[in-house]
Amino acid sequence: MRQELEDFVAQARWFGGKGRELTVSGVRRAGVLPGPDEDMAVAIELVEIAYADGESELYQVPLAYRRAEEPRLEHALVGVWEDPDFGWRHVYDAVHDRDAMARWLTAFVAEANGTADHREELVFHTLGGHDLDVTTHSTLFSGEQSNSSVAFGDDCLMKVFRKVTPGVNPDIQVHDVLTRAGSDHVAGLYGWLDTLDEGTDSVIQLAMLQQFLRTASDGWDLALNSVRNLLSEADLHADEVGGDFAGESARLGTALAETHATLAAEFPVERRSRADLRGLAELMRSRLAEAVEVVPGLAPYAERLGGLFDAVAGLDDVPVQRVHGDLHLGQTLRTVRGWKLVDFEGEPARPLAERLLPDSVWRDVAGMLRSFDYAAAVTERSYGEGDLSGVEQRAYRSREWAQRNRGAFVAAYAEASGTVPDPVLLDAYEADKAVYECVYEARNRPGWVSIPLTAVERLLT
Ligand SMILES: Nc1ncnc2c1ncn2[C@@H]1O[C@H](COP(=O)(O)OP(=O)(O)O)[C@@H](O)[C@H]1O
Ligand SMILES: O=P(O)(O)O[C@H]1O[C@H](CO)[C@@H](O[C@H]2O[C@H](CO)[C@@H](O)[C@H](O)[C@H]2O)[C@H](O)[C@H]1O
Repeated sequence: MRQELEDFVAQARWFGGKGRELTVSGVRRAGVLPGPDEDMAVAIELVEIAYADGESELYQVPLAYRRAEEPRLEHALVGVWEDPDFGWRHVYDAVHDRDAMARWLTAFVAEANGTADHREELVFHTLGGHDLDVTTHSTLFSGEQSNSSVAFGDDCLMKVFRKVTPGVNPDIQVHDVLTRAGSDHVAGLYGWLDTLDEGTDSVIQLAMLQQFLRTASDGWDLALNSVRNLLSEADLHADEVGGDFAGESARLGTALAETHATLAAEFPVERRSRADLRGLAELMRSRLAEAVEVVPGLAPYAERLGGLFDAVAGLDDVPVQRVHGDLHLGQTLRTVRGWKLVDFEGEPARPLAERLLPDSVWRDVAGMLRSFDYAAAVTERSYGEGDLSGVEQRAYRSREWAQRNRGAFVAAYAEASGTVPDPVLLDAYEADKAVYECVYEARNRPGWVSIPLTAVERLLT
């Protein structure tokens, strides 16, 4: 079983430890979902991954233990083994299995109706205010995700968290607070699933159920379309083409400012002293030092980047509050009712304790600025190295697109929040994000490392 789980986890898109030498050092069953066990049992396994450097991480792996082989799930087969509770079973990745996913939904509905079979190990919570549709079928989202999301018809979306840590999950916590506060900029929270950590008795939050924004368009896709549109009109400027995105960028800036205002009203706001800011500069420096180990191409910039971070230590009294923490265009959805922000988990590679801490709003603004840069760069490179015709024009126009949209976004944010961006802080957060992205790309999309590396170079000139 361990070998099968090791092979399965190592190749999964959501696995954050790609490229590291690993072993499965433990498997604990968080619980079995309510439902008959005879032909199929659905168990939530917590798989401990130990790395060669001594670090370890815990991943959630829900498995459907089926008595009979299921040919339509061949692509999701994890293995065939004898389980101490269920006997010999064909074991499938449960998120692909509609019958298995129906058990989650049924358990949420039972909780909402007050008819739940309260098994101690798995604790379902619901918020009320929405009648879940139990007749729907599940569809697994494809795409580059750190977790697994499953839609139930048009009604709701369940996110199964993959890397789990004992303690509060920031995504559930922030959605809970913003939903109760009536925010217009998030999908409403419907419920969540908890279990208790064996060793510490602390909660482990396993899944989140929320409103499915069925008609929404992904901000990243919309931005790519806009750049593509511009690049196909070689003679026109960004403000002259039909697909101009600046109005949307401005509306995104306003949506972020309004979300920050609600977060500031609902969570504590603190001020960072000079000593704290020295700590922040040191943290950014240490992230840089670690990143240089993974991406040697950062080394020539390390000294000057360090200078950008040190400038933060010279600032006075910076307000900090709860923020998104990993904001980019892929975390924004355009609906008929305006922009929504998703995924308040923070950067997946950061320790949980750090992701729960208050931070400057400029971290989120910087994340979006990086993303406008990415959209321009990704579209430009999609023409391929062989296509040299118009290469200079495309480079010029895509920069123009990035600058126009970055400008529109920041201006609208500043106006809606009544603040003036601090260039020292904004540059440092942008550089810190680009450094993080270098590591993220090296581990997940090595062909893209040059995108944040180029941005680092540009930030320093
Ligand atoms: N409530 C929702 N309704 C519709 N689509 C959503 C919703 N929340 C997220 N998504 C889509 O699912 C994708 C992944 O969600 P996200 O929360 O970013 O997951 P992950 O933590 O795995 O990165 C997003 O890019 C977005 O397009
Ligand atoms: O959405 P996640 O929480 O999984 O965020 C991680 O993956 C993102 C990629 O999907 C990554 O974002 C980087 O690539 C985006 C384009 O794909 C780009 O728009 C972002 O600006 C860039 O940072 C994110 O950093 C990572 O944490």
